[in-house]
Amino acid sequence: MHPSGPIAAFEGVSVQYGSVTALDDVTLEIERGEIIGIVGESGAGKSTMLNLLDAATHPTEGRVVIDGTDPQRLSGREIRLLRRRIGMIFQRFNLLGNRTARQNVALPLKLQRTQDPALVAELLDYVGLADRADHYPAQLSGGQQQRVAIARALVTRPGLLLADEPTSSLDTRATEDVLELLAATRRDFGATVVLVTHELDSVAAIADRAAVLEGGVLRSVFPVVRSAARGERDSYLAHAQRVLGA
Ligand SMILES: Nc1ncnc2c1ncn2[C@@H]1O[C@H](COP(=O)(O)OP(=O)(O)OP(=O)(O)O)[C@@H](O)[C@H]1O
Repeated sequence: MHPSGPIAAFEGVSVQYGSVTALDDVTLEIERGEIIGIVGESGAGKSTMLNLLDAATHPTEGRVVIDGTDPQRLSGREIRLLRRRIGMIFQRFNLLGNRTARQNVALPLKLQRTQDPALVAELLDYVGLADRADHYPAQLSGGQQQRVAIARALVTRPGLLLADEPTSSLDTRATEDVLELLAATRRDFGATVVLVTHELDSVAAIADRAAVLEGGVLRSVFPVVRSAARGERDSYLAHAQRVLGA
């Protein structure tokens, strides 16, 4: 990716689906190397923003610039090349059920007609699943599946990692693991992370900035303040007591 300037920018972006305005004149720069949380209630336009960042859709009005280029000006082949530098993880993990963890992680390379078994093994080790490499998704917990999905997203060494509700199907402990891993991903791989979620706690845990969407309008963007409790890893009991006020 290019070394300077924002990694992505929304410039007066609106997206219209028939009579529904999914995004309304959104302007936002995403800085290289930051973790930014995009938060908002259901229907606020979060997924629409991610799809634009993945060059999967284009705005009705305005412009999205990804790593210095407007995908709308690229050919299909150029868009495919751009998308190789963008990793994505999903709420439901989206692993192939008939492939092992190792084969799932290797898949993006296979699609590019290359292979790198050492890198695949290294990434499975990085996400703490070296001993589960030959397990199928159904043999893994949700948190483990999401970690496989993160390894798969990292195998092409993306500069931009897009996370769409990555912890919404996970329990507290698995959520903490996945969030820690996303923070480590920024540190160890230099990736910019865009975390879309309705869970404010997740953003508070790892993001540098939060962008708040309401009804397709970007209401505010502000730095996230770390809470004192952050960084401590509760026992499940301590967590339950804290949340339930026992
Ligand atoms: N392909 C589409 N066709 C028609 N309307 C759509 C389409 N995609 C999204 N919308 C509408 O655009 C608005 C924003 O949707 P979006 O999925 O971006 O919200 P969201 O914040 O991600 O919501 P959720 O948290 O429920 O996923 C919603 O009103 C939605 O119904």
